[in-house]
Amino acid sequence: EGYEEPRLTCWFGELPYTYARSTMDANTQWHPLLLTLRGAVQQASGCSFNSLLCNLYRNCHDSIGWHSDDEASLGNKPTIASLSLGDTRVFSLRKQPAPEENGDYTYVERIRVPLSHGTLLLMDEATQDDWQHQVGKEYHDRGPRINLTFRTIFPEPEGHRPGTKLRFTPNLP
Ligand SMILES: O=C(O)CCC(=O)C(=O)O
Ligand SMILES: [Fe+2]
Repeated sequence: EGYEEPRLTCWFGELPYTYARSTMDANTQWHPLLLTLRGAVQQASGCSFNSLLCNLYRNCHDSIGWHSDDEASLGNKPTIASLSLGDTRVFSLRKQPAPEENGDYTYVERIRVPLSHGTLLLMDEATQDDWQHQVGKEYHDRGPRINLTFRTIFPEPEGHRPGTKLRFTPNLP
């Protein structure tokens, strides 16, 4: 069940990770440089991480759409540390609308953060409950950017469908 993501990804961790429509197989072959970077990120954040999702945005056309990292395997209120390398891209956040907005994001609060080379962004507490984020396509040339998102993955309970979202969003009419 493959589908094209508009960016390249790879995964390191003892457990597989299922998100959106793809499953990343477990991969314990951490490159030594990535272990060094994990150490530095753990030092800087005071948190520990057992997994890493890497994204390569090749140029201005590569992107990641609006989402929250709220799969059950990340646990409640996950801390995710995101290290940016290479060209600057804009990281956008938009607040989840109140239920009476029926999924309409027109009037929600928005934040745009340019993530330049060497920037460490931490998402924690209720960030994934209250906000969505994306790195949108850009309309001027961008060089390659690598984003390393360090996470902690927990084993999913028996009989749990991989990739299950914690947030329950009813399909409103
Ligand atoms: O590239 C980024 O800064 C964000 C990546 C992201 O949101 C993710 O991998 O879940
Ligand atoms: Fe994300």
